[in-house]
Amino acid sequence: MRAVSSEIFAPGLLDGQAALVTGGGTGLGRAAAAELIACGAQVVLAGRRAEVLEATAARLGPAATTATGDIRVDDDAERIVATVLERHGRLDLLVNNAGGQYFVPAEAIATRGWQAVMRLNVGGTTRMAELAVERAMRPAGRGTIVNVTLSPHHGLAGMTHSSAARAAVESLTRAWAERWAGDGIAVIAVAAGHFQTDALDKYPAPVRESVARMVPLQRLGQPREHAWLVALLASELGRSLSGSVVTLDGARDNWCGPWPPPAITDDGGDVPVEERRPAATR
Ligand SMILES: CCC/C=C/C(=O)SCCNC(=O)CCNC(=O)[C@H](O)C(C)(C)COP(=O)([O-])OP(=O)([O-])OC[C@H]1O[C@@H](n2cnc3c(N)ncnc32)[C@H](O)[C@@H]1OP(=O)([O-])[O-]
Ligand SMILES: NC(=O)C1=CN([C@@H]2O[C@H](COP(=O)(O)OP(=O)(O)OC[C@H]3O[C@@H](n4cnc5c(N)ncnc54)[C@H](OP(=O)(O)O)[C@@H]3O)[C@@H](O)[C@H]2O)C=CC1
Repeated sequence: MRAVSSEIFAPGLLDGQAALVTGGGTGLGRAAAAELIACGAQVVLAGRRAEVLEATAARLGPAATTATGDIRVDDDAERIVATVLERHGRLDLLVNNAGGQYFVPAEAIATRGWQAVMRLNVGGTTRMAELAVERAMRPAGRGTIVNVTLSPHHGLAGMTHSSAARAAVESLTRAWAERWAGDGIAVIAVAAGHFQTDALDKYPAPVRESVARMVPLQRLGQPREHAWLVALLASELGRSLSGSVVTLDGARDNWCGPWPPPAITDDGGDVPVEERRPAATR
């Protein structure tokens, strides 16, 4: 008997699969892990804080176990992947979810800040992908890697270091998909918009309070929506989506600022319209 079943996927969609979710103790990673388990997978949650991982594993039940480590540190990354293989003898899905940045205007990003954000989001993601491929997926002739990136794609104000890092990951996603296709490995990026997770608490109050208004859907994404997409990509369909960047953002990528732009409205709030030329001169 399954403790919790998926709200939208058929029972047993991912039966027998072993997944590794980095950053699986919190937020989007925790939600993804819960959905993968609901679909039948065994999931290893990785992150730096053992107590956070243990609390999440206790919440998710026996299909969830933990591996503590820092994805930026090679020995830790190796140990995390080795733990999955010792425990399950396979690794079908890597969700490269651990990542992040701090809020800062582009012109104020210090060199060490660039390095920190690149090291986590590009370096850590790359090392985890390489290890998953070398140690588990290539030998098995099969596997899926989901890289969590960021929308909007045109440079998220206050997070431009992260936008650049995630652009690199999306570029790597396309290259890896091509390079590893012959090994039976699919690589997909999920460009997440703005989601309701505890991580938003760390941002300045005006950022937190305004973030949903920048989403054309006019609400934050719910972690379970992201989790459904991760589970879908872990299914057979994910294999044919290899090389894609799937944007899940309530149209945030298409947001060009509030409409009407305050500077162009008249005193009554109306938007000026273009004079129509007489028909003969059109
Ligand atoms: C809004 C909706 C969208 C949401 C998107 C999300 O992703 S939500 C998910 C969000 N979740 C997460 O973001 C979780 C993961 N994020 C993290 O762990 C950190 O943001 C990290 C990536 C910077 C960690 O890298 P690390 O441990 O290597 O960092 P470190 O502490 O050792 O600093 C190194 C350098 O970076 C610089 N610098 C750093 N902080 C600040 C700051 N506040 N101020 C100014 N500068 C700062 C500074 O130059 C520093 O050098 P210094 O001055 O010491 O010589
Ligand atoms: N919430 C949102 O609106 C959006 C989030 N994203 C991205 O989605 C992912 C998850 O975000 P969210 O859940 O909201 O935020 P969290 O801050 O809760 O998630 C980050 C997770 O990564 C882990 N982590 C961070 N650094 C490392 C490291 N060096 N090694 C191992 N684990 C690490 C953290 O655990 P620990 O500290 O214990 O290591 C934490 O569990 C992140 O990549 C984020 O940037 C993208 C777009 C929007």
